[in-house]
Amino acid sequence: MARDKIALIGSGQIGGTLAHLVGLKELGDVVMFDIAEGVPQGKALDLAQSSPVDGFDCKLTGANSYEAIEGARVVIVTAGVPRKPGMSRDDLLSINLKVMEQVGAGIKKYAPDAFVICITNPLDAMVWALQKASGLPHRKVVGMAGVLDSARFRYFLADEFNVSVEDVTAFVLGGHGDTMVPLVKYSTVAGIPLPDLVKMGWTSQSRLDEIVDRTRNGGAEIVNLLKTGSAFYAPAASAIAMAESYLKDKKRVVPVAAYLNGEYGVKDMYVGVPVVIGDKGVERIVEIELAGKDREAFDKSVAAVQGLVEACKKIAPELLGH
Ligand SMILES: NC(=O)c1ccc[n+]([C@@H]2O[C@H](COP(=O)([O-])OP(=O)(O)OC[C@H]3O[C@@H](n4cnc5c(N)ncnc54)[C@H](O)[C@@H]3O)[C@@H](O)[C@H]2O)c1
Ligand SMILES: O=C(O)C[C@H](O)C(=O)O
Repeated sequence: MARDKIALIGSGQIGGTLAHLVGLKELGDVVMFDIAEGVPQGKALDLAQSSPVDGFDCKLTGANSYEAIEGARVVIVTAGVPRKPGMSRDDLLSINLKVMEQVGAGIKKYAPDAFVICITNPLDAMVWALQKASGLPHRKVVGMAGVLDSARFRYFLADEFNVSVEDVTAFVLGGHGDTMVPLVKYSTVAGIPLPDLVKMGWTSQSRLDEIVDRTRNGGAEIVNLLKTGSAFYAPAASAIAMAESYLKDKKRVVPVAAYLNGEYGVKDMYVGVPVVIGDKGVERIVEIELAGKDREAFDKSVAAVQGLVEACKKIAPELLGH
């Protein structure tokens, strides 16, 4: 059986880590694409030379032309620029929007049957633009953010409780920005919801509030430490989990930026909600009943994403014609 082809558009920090993980997990062959000449070729060769040491079989190639992604089963997009300390993800909108238009055209031409995972920020608006520019079905184009934000929440909680990360579940919904919504009620340790753990004296409400806050600022915390870029190991691992669920039809239930057409009362927008990912792409949108403060926070987050989508429409009205 021929191996699946996985195309990585953008061969920077996340792109390189993605390629490494695809190799180590033997998920398929990798084509790394970038506009920077030599970078995808160099990274692909370096990674290929690690394969005899780690014992994985994976063909890794680099390219500066979209033809190379032809026939890809999965395309993961990290092309664009990351933020620097002091910037918000939203400050990247106009520069990365242009990139999404180019990338969308490349995918439309050479990989129209692919499952596409967008990572480029500001995430929810960029995946919206990428879907418009590529014209691929909505269920085949998703954004990676919720898996990452939930992983951060899970890690902080596991650390607080001194338990295995494996036993902590969490859901962070909404847009991937300052307004994201960590759902305390639906986050658990071995099935025990966080509010019960507060009652049981495992932690205090104020400590839990601090962890929620740290989760919301998880990206900025790393940007401020690195100073020259943003997180890449956990973002890459998160996108690989999504790609794996598609490639192996695992039907994992994960929070992703998915296209909503009435679900959660949202129309024609991508926002972070739980979905089932299988070999048809997004196979189901899981509609959790949100009430009280959670609903308020979710609506606020949706409004923030809506503002960014409106900005995209103004800058690139041609997207609406696709
Ligand atoms: N969704 C998330 O949770 C999440 C997490 C981390 C980072 N990000 C975002 O992912 C993006 C990439 O991050 P990174 O750390 O890999 O950045 P990076 O700068 O290391 O890599 C980006 C790559 O994109 C390439 N590029 C730029 N314009 C291009 C174009 N038109 N076509 C093809 N390639 C192009 C650059 O040459 C560079 O190699 C950023 O926008 C960042 O904010 C999102
Ligand atoms: O914070 C960033 O700019 C990158 C990414 O969105 C993250 O959450 O790590």
